[in-house]
Amino acid sequence: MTEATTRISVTGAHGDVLLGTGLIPQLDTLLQDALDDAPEQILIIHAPSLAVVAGEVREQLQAPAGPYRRVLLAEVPDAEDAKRLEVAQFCWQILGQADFTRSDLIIGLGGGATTDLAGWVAASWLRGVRVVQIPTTVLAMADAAVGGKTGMNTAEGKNMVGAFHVPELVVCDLEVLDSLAENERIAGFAEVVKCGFIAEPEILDLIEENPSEAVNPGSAAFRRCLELSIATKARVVGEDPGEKGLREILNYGHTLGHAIEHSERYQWRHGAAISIGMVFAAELARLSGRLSDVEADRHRSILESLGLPTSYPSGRWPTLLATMRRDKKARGSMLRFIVLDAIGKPSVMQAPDESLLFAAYQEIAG
Ligand SMILES: NC(=O)c1ccc[n+]([C@@H]2O[C@H](COP(=O)([O-])OP(=O)(O)OC[C@H]3O[C@@H](n4cnc5c(N)ncnc54)[C@H](O)[C@@H]3O)[C@@H](O)[C@H]2O)c1
Ligand SMILES: O=C(O)C(=O)C[C@@H](O)[C@H](O)[C@H](O)COP(=O)(O)O
Ligand SMILES: [Zn+2]
Repeated sequence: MTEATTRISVTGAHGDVLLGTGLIPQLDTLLQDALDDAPEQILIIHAPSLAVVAGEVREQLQAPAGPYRRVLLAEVPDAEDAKRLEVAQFCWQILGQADFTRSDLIIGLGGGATTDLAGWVAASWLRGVRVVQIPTTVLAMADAAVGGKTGMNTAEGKNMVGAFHVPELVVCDLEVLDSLAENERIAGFAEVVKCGFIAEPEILDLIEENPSEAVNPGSAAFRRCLELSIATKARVVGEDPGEKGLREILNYGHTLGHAIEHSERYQWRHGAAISIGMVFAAELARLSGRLSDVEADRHRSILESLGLPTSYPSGRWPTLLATMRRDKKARGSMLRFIVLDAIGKPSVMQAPDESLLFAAYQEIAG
């Protein structure tokens, strides 16, 4: 681990989050430090784009004198195609055929879709085996790999099946972002912006100062934004791991965002969808007198300065409303939204009138 590595601890059973450079080449040592006992077998579940890195990790961990008897690879479909139950079944088959036991380890290597799948496979195999997450996108480092929420999509909606299953360790190696496409980097940054709005306005200031610098992984501003986001997530999930209350704030922008992803048959980037969802939530808050015009408009200007979308076709409203009724924050027929009473002050809006929802949608309808 280099001197510049940041270690963020999470209260409870959740392992530490490491952020720095040159971490993946030291994974063996990091695992030895983090795990109470060495697993005999490791399954690395990885996205196709991470095949080379997965091979290198396998080689590193499979040293003849090392403690691991076998390191297996499971290459899974890319992006949201990984979050299907058939893919989990494919992984379960590998685990079954390898006689994988409760003392063995799963590693998730990829973006948020891969870490969500790896987390779910680990949560469900033998009712729970250990998982270490190695996120390789901005989004997965800032959000998905931290906190233990796992999620698989079904025909009816986003993340409808899953469990809370915390990782033993999260390794965020910034060097792996070098190969990430610019659109992925920017879409993923939407979750960082989310943390800015719900908890850390310094993120918003840094973006406003210089948007392109903020999303440049080589810059100090980017690193600061990422650290603030991970620290926010770590604090929130440490306090409320099972989403009984506080953790719902991490769903800012997600009620409409998930409905958009569903409507787009999961072909949209998650970050792009929640970007629109945050503007919608800001309009809900503005129209109900919680947020000022300036605070609501700040959502649009910041997200647009990064090139993120902030509007969606007007004709889609009835379908989106129907899908939002399956949101996990809903209680019976009552819809619930995370909104802001001010920047950095999230709260819950319960059972808003349909006319208010429609009016807010009109503000974002393109
Ligand atoms: N569990 C949580 O708390 C949580 C939080 C936020 C988002 N999510 C989930 O995360 C998913 C989105 O994650 P994402 O935006 O990381 O998308 P993703 O996992 O689909 O990855 C995006 C694309 O980037 C590629 N990629 C990944 N790392 C790369 C690298 N280093 N170099 C080159 N290409 C690379 C992938 O192959 C994929 O094509 C959604 O399914 C969302 O629901 C979960
Ligand atoms: O960790 C959380 O809690 C979140 O809500 C983080 C979100 O960014 C993430 O997209 C999450 O997967 C959404 O969860 P869901 O419960 O609404 O499916
Ligand atoms: Zn999200």
